[in-house]
Amino acid sequence: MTLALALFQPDIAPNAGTLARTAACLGLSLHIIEPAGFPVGDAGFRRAGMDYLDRAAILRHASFAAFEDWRRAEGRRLVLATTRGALPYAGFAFSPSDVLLLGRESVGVPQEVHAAAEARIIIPLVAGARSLNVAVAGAMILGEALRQTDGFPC
Ligand SMILES: C[S@@+](CC[C@H](N)C(=O)[O-])C[C@H]1O[C@@H](n2cnc3c(N)ncnc32)[C@H](O)[C@@H]1O
Repeated sequence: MTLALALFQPDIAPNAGTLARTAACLGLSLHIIEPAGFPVGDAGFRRAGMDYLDRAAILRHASFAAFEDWRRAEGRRLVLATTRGALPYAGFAFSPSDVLLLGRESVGVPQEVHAAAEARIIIPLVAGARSLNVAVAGAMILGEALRQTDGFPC
C-alpha cells in the first residue's frame, strides 16, 4: 500500500490543483472531502494541476463520514497535519498505509475531525507565524513520509 493524501473541504482551487499535481507526480491517490469551495471543473484547479490531472487518482467523498467509511475499509491510519498538532512531523514515524489529511485553508478542521485523527502532527514554525500555505505544508510532510517509508517512485 502507498501513502494517500486527503484534503478537508478545500477552499482554494489552485492549492488543491497544486496538491493534485504533487500526488500524481508521486504516485499517490488524492481524496477530496466535500464540500469544496469550488466546482469540480474549476479553471484554477485545472490550471494548477495542468495535464497531470489526467493521470491523477482523485476520489471525491461526499462527506467526512463517507471518507471515514473508505478509510476504515482500507485499514489506513488518519494522520492530521494541524497547527494545533502536538508532534513535530519529522519525529513522527510514518507508515506506508497512512493517509495524510490537510485542513481547510480558512479554518483547518472542526473539532470532531481533529478528534478522529489517530495522530496530529505539526511543522514547527517561528514564534508569531500562524501557518504555511496548505500545499507547501503537504509537500514538506509528504517528502518526509515518503523518505521514511522508502515510498518515492523508483
Ligand atoms: C492555511 S492552514 C489553516 C490555517 C487555519 N487557520 C488553522 O489554524 O488551522 C491550512 C492547512 O495547512 C496545514 N498546515 C499549515 N501550516 C501547518 C503547520 N505549521 N503544521 C501542520 N500543518 C500545517 C494544515 O493541514 C492546515 O489545516
